[in-house]
Amino acid sequence: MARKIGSRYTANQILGRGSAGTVWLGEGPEGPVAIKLLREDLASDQELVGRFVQERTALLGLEHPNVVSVRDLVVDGNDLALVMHLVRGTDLRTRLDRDRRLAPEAAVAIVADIADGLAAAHAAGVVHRDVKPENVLLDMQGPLGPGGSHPALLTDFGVAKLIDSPRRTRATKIIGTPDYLAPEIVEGLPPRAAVDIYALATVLYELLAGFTPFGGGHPGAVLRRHVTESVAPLPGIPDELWQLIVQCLAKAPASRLRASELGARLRELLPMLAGMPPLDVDEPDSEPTQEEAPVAQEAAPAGERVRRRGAVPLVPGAKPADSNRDTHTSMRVPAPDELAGGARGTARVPRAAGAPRPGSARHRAATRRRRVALGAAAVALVAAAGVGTWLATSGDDADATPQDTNNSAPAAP
Ligand SMILES: Nc1ncnc2c1ncn2[C@@H]1O[C@H](COP(=O)(O)OP(=O)(O)OP(=O)(O)O)[C@@H](O)[C@H]1O
Repeated sequence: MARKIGSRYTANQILGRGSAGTVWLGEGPEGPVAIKLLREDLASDQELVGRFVQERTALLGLEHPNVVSVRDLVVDGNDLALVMHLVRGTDLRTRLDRDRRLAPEAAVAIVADIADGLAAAHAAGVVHRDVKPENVLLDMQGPLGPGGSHPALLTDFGVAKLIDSPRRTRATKIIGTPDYLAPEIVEGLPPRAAVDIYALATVLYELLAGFTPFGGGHPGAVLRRHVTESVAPLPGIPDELWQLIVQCLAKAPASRLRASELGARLRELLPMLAGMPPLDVDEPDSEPTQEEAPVAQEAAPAGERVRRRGAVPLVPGAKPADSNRDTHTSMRVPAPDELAGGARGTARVPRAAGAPRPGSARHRAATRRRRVALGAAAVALVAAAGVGTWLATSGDDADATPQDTNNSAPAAP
């Protein structure tokens, strides 16, 4: 049913739901728009409304062909809404659900587009903080690009920042989507531009493999892998492409490429990837063996113990019913020793078709050797980060570094 949003817009039909609210197909004075209507409990939060108004200039100023532009912010009675450019197409998660994995040329073209969009945002001092396939929209009305891909646009800029407040984000919660969270966020460091590069490299890996490099199982186990595990090679991937992924998944933010460089380097690879079929990769087992059961398991309700893509809500307190996707659950933050992994890591190693299955004696022995080395490195890493700083987005952190809890960040990683 149609409803008025402020004095200028009408919301006509639901396009989709996320943890922060509902996206509507709407109409404004200049034609069709997408309207993200934030959840009622968010809209009634005075602190959030204040941020919303404060962020107006930054959000409205971001204009780039690969960014879904915010046209207006509406605060009207109980309604809090972002009016956005309407993208006629689909989101990348839907495409991935349909195709399972993409041909390298198409995957790289899409990710290069998003890298270009991020470069513009980072240059303007804006960090996205929630790069994932759900937030990449494919414009089906745009021209076909390399590999038959449509132009890709990044949406939801500023939403993570708007809803991330000291009061809302308690010290025991992390916001974001675990599969795409950079290790420095898990350790409680402020989100800078490099977190978006890590998330985007995770998306690229997922487009090529059909699964994320550190996903699977309980969200606590996923967070731990980001800190402790190294990314397992994808069979058949061209080396130049693999090196880019590895560099952008580096644990140290400073080692990752900047968005502009990533976009340029990916585009250089396009001719070489033309006509290459999707990689022939078997998905690793996502159910941990008993020996590998995640240590934070007791924190989750039974129904949420094993998920292919574990996730915590962008908005703490969101229930699965808030979304039409299986990306929302609640979790406690694992303790630093749990993040260190030790002998109970949960590495998921992709296999070339026909290679030995994870869980075999030979595979377990090799995995254990790798974990001992990585576990030792992670202990040092977590210790260096400081026990007191690893609670992501805690109120104390926000108070101590106000500029960093904003999305505003220098373009440099
Ligand atoms: N500008 C837009 N134009 C067209 N469709 C859109 C636009 N923005 C969002 N959508 C649609 O609405 C859906 C929900 O978007 P939303 O940003 O609320 O949730 P999400 O990103 O899937 O999840 P979450 O916000 O919980 O991380 C998207 O998957 C997409 O299909």
